[in-house]
Amino acid sequence: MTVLLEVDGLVKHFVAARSVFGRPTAYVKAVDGVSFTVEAGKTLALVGESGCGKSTVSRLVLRLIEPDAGNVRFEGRDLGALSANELRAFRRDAQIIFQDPYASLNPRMTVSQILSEPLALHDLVPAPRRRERVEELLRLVGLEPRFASRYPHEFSGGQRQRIAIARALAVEPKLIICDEPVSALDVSIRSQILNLLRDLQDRLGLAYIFVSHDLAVVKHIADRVAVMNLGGIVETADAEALFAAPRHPYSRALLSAIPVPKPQARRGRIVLEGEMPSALNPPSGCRFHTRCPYVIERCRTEIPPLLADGTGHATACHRTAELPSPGAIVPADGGFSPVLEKLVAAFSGGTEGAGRVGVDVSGTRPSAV
Ligand SMILES: Nc1ncnc2c1ncn2[C@@H]1O[C@H](COP(=O)(O)OP(=O)(O)OP(=O)(O)O)[C@@H](O)[C@H]1O
Repeated sequence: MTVLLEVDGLVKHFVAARSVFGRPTAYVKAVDGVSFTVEAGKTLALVGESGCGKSTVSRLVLRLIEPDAGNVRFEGRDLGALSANELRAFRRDAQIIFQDPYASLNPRMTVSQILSEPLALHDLVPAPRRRERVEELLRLVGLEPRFASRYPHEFSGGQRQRIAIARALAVEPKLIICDEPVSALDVSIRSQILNLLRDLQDRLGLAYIFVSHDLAVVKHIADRVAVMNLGGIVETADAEALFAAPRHPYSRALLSAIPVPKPQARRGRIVLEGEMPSALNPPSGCRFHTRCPYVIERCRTEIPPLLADGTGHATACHRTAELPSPGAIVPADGGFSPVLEKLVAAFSGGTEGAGRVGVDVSGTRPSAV
């Protein structure tokens, strides 16, 4: 295994309010101590609800914004210590594609111009050979070379995302951050783009950071998953291990909310109890404790560290050791709450007709300010 990217203790707080004298009086703790690694040629998915800090992590990794603390190392080199020239080279190695390809493609440029621009900017291909390279890039993403003279508005959403992928590939990157790359696409098109990304990874040895709130999508693409909640990672594991047995109560809630393909599978809905936390004023201790069915006193005051178990699975929960399987959970206060009972039954497969239990996290989006 070759580690391509190491993120260590990243922190980014945004000023949310200032006094009349301009002094910051409140901060949004968008990213608050995030660490992970990405292996060359592999996919790390960063998942969590909207507002948990995924996009801020992406911008920090690409050095589009400066962290308040922590560092990012790419191929062993600290990005914070790079010279202007080295940073330019890094900007070639690490690319990003966005949710809405239409917004990221210049509507006044033809596909040929869009794809030639990075080739010229980084002086990669001499002008007479650029047309050939553009056609090669289009073929690589499954588009016909004759499309080169067209404008973005002449394409469907899926085709536009292919153009955005081709543009990212033009500079021969080692890492692509895919920020919700299929969320804006029709469901029927999503798997085509996911398959394309996987195919390109196999052929070109690309690493991806795949940012998504959609675990059903992540399941198809990720090698490893990092689950984020309110600016911090609560669990990280190989994708297979996480989907087979999520450990953190928040991961369990997220996973149980994946749509069930079988219409006959009955679903209950559980609304996580507790007040809605905010990144502006996050809860003390474990940031999930206000919504966690397994909360104990310690969770309210002590931030649980992300502890690895030696198998590559790490969890930030004071009760990790007590939650080996959801069927063996010891209630915190001497009795199962109705919520916990349903959750236990669902995860241990105990209750007739329980099928899958959906935990409604939709109403609990952390507010920005
Ligand atoms: N430039 C900024 N100034 C102030 N607050 C910001 C800024 N950028 C992000 N935030 C806040 O930081 C928090 C994390 O935002 P971020 O966009 O990283 O989350 P996210 O998980 O990517 O969400 P989404 O999926 O909705 O994009 C949010 O509360 C957001 O409002």
